[in-house]
Amino acid sequence: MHITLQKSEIAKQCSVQITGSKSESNRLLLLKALYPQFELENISNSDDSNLMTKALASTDAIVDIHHAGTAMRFLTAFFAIQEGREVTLTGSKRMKERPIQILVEALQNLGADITYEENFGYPPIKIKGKKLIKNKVSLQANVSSQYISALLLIASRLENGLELTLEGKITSVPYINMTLSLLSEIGIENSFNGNTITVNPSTQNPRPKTLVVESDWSSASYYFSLAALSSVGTEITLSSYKKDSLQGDSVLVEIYKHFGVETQFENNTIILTKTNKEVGPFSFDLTHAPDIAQTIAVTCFALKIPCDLTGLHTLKIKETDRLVALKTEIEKLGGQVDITDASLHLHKAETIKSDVSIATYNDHRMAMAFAPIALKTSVIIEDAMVVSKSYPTFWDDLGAIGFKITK
Ligand SMILES: O=C(O)C1=C[C@@H](OP(=O)(O)O)[C@@H](O)[C@H](O)C1
Ligand SMILES: C=C(OP(=O)(O)O)C(=O)O
Repeated sequence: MHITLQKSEIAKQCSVQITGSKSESNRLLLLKALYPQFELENISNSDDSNLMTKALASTDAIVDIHHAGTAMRFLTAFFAIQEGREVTLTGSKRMKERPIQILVEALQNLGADITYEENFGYPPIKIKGKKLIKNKVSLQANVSSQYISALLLIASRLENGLELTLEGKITSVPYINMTLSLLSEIGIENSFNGNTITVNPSTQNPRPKTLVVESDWSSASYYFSLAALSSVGTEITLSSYKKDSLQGDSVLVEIYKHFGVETQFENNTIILTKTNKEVGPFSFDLTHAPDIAQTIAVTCFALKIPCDLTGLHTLKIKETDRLVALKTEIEKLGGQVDITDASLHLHKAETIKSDVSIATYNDHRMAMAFAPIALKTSVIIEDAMVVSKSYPTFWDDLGAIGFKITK
């Protein structure tokens, strides 16, 4: 379904409740499957987390996780240690193009039985669950941190725990730290020193506890963008957030100061206020927060400022090649973008074309990142329901704060 966003204004003061973090939820759902004594609150209502829940409970021979990359990687590790269980883990056409060899090889080195069903190095994979005895493995750390988190999540259930050596430059580090923090929260001892991560085996069962998921900071990014493009004095309140977040995308607070958005933490909310600060060219290394690259690029385009984003080497293996998708769609709107394998340079925009139809490439973040353009001019978003991958109520929430949306 394509939707048209007519040129809109958002309410001068508005508030939105955002669903739980997809990343935290997917980790905690897996941990709950390993340690059922935990209760979870504010779990994400995203498609990806729903798929994760279903897959963990499934007894089918084939588990299809559609577009959910994190779920694909975490479940590969999970099924590898389900003794006696045999499962084929598969996904969408795009999932079959998202590499998994680094994780599969690490698991195989630990003794796992995993084979490729179609193309070597890619899903679908057949996993025959086994008890894993070995506890030392090394893997390449510059392609996706999800491989590392996947191993860490099952580590305490391995006979001898895990000692992981990370090779090369480590990417998306806050996601690794999030995994380790959640392990600590449930009483699983671990350490991360230099390029070595150690997780102890769980000798006694962790004590029951309720774990509350913080709302999703990547989803919040679209409101930071709206705040940046709105009139001075606009205030957007988002809940439920905390200052000491586990989510690396909370770096948005620092980044959006540059675009005149000040953030206050009050009780369990954040209040974004647009100030009269003058904005200029922007540059940032997003190695540790890749999911907000699209949001920032579109904010800069709409503010008509140039930007240089680096550390984008993981973008080409996400839901789509996000570098190519950004270039193509921003250029349709009249912008000019240069990309390499790991960076994006946006030239200062002269105009923003109206009524352009933005393709979303099965990528929720393409749809959501381009929505704030509607504060400048009318825009069409193709296949708008792709947002459900992480944020199913996105369009309803934008409608409630003043967006004029027609189907
Ligand atoms: O562990 C996670 O929850 C995630 C890690 C990141 O992936 P990469 O490490 O592949 O960059 C991020 O892009 C993804 O959306 C979620
Ligand atoms: C990259 C993402 O998700 P995944 O890798 O889990 O598909 C994302 O949500 O931006």
